[in-house]
Amino acid sequence: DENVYTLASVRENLIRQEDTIIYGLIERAKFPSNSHTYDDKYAQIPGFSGSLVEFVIKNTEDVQAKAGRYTNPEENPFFPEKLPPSSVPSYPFSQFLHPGAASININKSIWKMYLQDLLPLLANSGDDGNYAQTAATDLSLLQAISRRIHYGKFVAEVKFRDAPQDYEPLIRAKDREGLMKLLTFTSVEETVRKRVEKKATVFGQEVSLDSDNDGKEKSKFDPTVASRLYKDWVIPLTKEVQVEYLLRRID
Ligand SMILES: O=C(O)C(=O)C[C@]1(C(=O)O)C=C[C@@H](O)C=C1
Repeated sequence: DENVYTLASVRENLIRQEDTIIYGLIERAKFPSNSHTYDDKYAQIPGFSGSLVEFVIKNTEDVQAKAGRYTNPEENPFFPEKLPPSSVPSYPFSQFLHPGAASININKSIWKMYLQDLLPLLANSGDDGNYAQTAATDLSLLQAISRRIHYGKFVAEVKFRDAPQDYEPLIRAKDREGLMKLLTFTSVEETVRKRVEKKATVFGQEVSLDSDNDGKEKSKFDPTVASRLYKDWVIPLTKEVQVEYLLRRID
């Protein structure tokens, strides 16, 4: 139903996705860095070249593709090459987005940011041997971050429909900077960052039945990592998706 997409409803959706991302951060922070998980030379899986995390993600995406996951326009695979088609009956997902949306997938940038920037902030250094479990938490966190960032397609479509007269000239002129400026709401970004840090503090708390200790015990992870993730990567990449989407919007 196309009527469900309004600026208020897509923002509500983004707010709900914060919870998923923060729980994903908490789950990954439970494990130490476990660097073997990411080491191309460590795994030595017959018939597969790459790291253990790539092995888990590629194969999980294969199964989920067959089960229909990527027929939903909100989902974008990390390894789209040679992904099998869905084997299940199709569901009539909303055709709200412009068809150009399908060609936007910035998971390569998300993957790079995750390994190079986020993991070193999130995981304490160490090795406990739980590489498969670590890769499973990486996968669900990566999927949550990717879904949030690519949801920029829906945000951009709503903004375009609300003010085509403002967007069209900038799209025709391929004016990325102008588009970026028009789609930016600085005060909304500020609110998002503050709420994310607050949620991370609350969700990361140890819950105790002894009310004296409530909130005083060690947090499950550093809540500023969540706000940093949003400020430096999630919000900027969501905006990049919006610009990419808008540039294709009138083709
Ligand atoms: O809420 C919006 O309007 C969005 O485009 C989402 C978002 C975000 O990523 O949180 C991105 C750009 C805006 O400046 C504000 C917030």
